[in-house]
Amino acid sequence: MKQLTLIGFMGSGKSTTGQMLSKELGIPLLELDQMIEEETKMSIPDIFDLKGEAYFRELEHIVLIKSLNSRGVIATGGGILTNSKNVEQLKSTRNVIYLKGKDSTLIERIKNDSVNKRPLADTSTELEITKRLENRVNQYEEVADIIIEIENKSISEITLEIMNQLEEMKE
Ligand SMILES: Nc1ncnc2c1ncn2[C@@H]1O[C@H](COP(=O)(O)OP(=O)(O)OP(=O)(O)O)[C@@H](O)[C@H]1O
Ligand SMILES: O=C(O)C1=C[C@@H](O)[C@@H](O)[C@H](O)C1
Ligand SMILES: [Mg+2]
Repeated sequence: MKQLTLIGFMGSGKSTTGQMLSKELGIPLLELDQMIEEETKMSIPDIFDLKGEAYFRELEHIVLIKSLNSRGVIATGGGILTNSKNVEQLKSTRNVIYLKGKDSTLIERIKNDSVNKRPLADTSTELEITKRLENRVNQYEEVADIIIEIENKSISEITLEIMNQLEEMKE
């Protein structure tokens, strides 16, 4: 296994599941939000505040392209498909995995996550977050090669399910 890409809404577990998958598969984790923070030496909320979302989306596109040319588990940010160039790119990429969850689960995780700050969710109402998810959900499904339901599953269970599905696809 050379490369796989995790997509899904904020809070679906792309970064945490990506970390476990990269260990299990013995390939690097390419965490796009983290790469952007390292390259700019700024936090994501600061980039949104000081430079704006459009600037963030440009950087996100650049790190995605760079990662797609590398070996590893790519943990995208939740808004990766807001850029149509990324949609096209990922449609022609193999092993794109959508972590699909219910809005109530995702909202609870986002609200309880004290580590990651999410400028497009932290100050939003539940209705606003649900609407953003509704606007994105078709695109996640359209781009994905594999859809994994995350409800009531631990990070290890999801990791195992992904590894099993990837094995099945090889057969
Ligand atoms: N399967 C799971 N069971 C319980 N908690 C989980 C699970 N997956 C992720 N979490 C928790 O949910 C929160 C969000 O996870 P994570 O940061 O991995 O989401 P993400 O998809 O990377 O979000 P973003 O798009 O904002 O980067 C974290 O606190 C994480 O520990
Ligand atoms: O869903 C989104 O638009 C985002 C998700 C996060 O991963 C970060 O990429 C950023 O907070 C924007
Ligand atoms: Mg993440």
